[in-house]
Amino acid sequence: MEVRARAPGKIILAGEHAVVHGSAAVAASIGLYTSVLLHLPSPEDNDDALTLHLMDVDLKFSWPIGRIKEILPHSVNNSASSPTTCCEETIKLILAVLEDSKKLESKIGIASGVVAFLWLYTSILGNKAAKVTVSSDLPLGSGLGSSAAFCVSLSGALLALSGSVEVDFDREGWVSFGEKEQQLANKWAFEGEKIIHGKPSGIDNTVSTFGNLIKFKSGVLTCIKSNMTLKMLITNTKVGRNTKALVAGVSERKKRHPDAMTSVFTAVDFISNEFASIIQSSSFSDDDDVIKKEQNIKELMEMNQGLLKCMGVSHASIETVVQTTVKYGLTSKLTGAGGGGCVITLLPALLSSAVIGKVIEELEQCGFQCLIAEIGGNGLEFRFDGQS
Ligand SMILES: Nc1ncnc2c1ncn2[C@@H]1O[C@H](COP(=O)(O)OP(=O)(O)OP(=O)(O)O)[C@@H](O)[C@H]1O
Ligand SMILES: C[C@@](O)(CCO)CC(=O)[O-]
Ligand SMILES: [Mg+2]
Repeated sequence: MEVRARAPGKIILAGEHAVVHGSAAVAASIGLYTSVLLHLPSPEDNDDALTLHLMDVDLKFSWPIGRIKEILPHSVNNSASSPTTCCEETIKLILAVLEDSKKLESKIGIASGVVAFLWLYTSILGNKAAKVTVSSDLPLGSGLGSSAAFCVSLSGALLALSGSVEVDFDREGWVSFGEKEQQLANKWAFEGEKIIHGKPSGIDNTVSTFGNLIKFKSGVLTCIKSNMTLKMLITNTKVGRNTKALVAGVSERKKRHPDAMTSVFTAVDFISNEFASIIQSSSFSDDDDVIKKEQNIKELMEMNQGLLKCMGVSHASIETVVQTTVKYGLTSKLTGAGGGGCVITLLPALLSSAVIGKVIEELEQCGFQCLIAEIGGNGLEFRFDGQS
């Protein structure tokens, strides 16, 4: 039996980091996906191993099922319908097993992804033998939510074959889960994100599961219906960073300067709320109206970038993108955890393609990589028809 599941990456338009501390944030899914292919062998195959192939980092693992039962005894009595948190002790136990394999020495950031995989797999499917392959369109560890897309697509594939949610095996093409099943996949993905991020707000897994444009505050999701065509240029500075360390750094700064940082988070809350209300106001009387709204969005992005700098999560490479785009009258801000990674630039509706071409050329000359992604598409989907 086999299923393929996919979940999109995201950009955060306003509110990253502050959202971990209770402020509102606005995010949109993008048309770049992580896909998981889950194959459960039939009993006559006599397969007695769980294998994982991470194509993006060219790593393969294989664990005998007996070993899985030993390290993760909960896999014997797993319950797919009640998401549970992996405790520190278990994370350490799994990491010790991974160190045995010696494969992760040069790819240390990947270890937490493999721990999340083992936790989600054994909690949802128990100790069955299987072959799992993961591949992604997203750059890993760059602010586009690769960890969330990984956890969401994995949770979706595992739940689809767990027997504990309703799915129609005869449907062709990509299919979405029902709302109850989406909620369950989202909760499991959040447990995976906790292993990778330490203290996630839940915004990344939520937008990856449900897709579209969302506002998110203190775990509560509000869908944003927008008629505004938001076009963003995404620039990957290719400077590597780690979300867990950046999120922890902001919390440390908050401990040192609680009042100042609380004021910064409050300012971001206002920015995100204003951002959401601008994009969800439905009617545009004329071009001037669009220009006025874009002008307001630009200002909000500029203020948000300034506050992210106050939080200590900007980077010289991010500032270079901001300075380069400002020469063309364009506004940019970091997206995701910062510290390098990706930057978004608002491309106004009336901006000529010649100017867009010039900006991209200049950014690419700095060694960055640019892409224009579709904003606000579908969330988690799966298919049984063997197509990719
Ligand atoms: N396709 C994948 N294959 C293997 N591991 C992955 C994959 N995608 C994500 N991961 C895991 O997620 C980690 C990257 O997550 P991280 O949160 O640091 O960055 P991000 O999610 O891309 O950015 P942000 O959280 O800022 O949006 C990787 O080091 C790895 O552990
Ligand atoms: C930095 C952060 O706000 C967004 C990462 O995409 C972390 C989180 O919300 O979990
Ligand atoms: Mg992440």
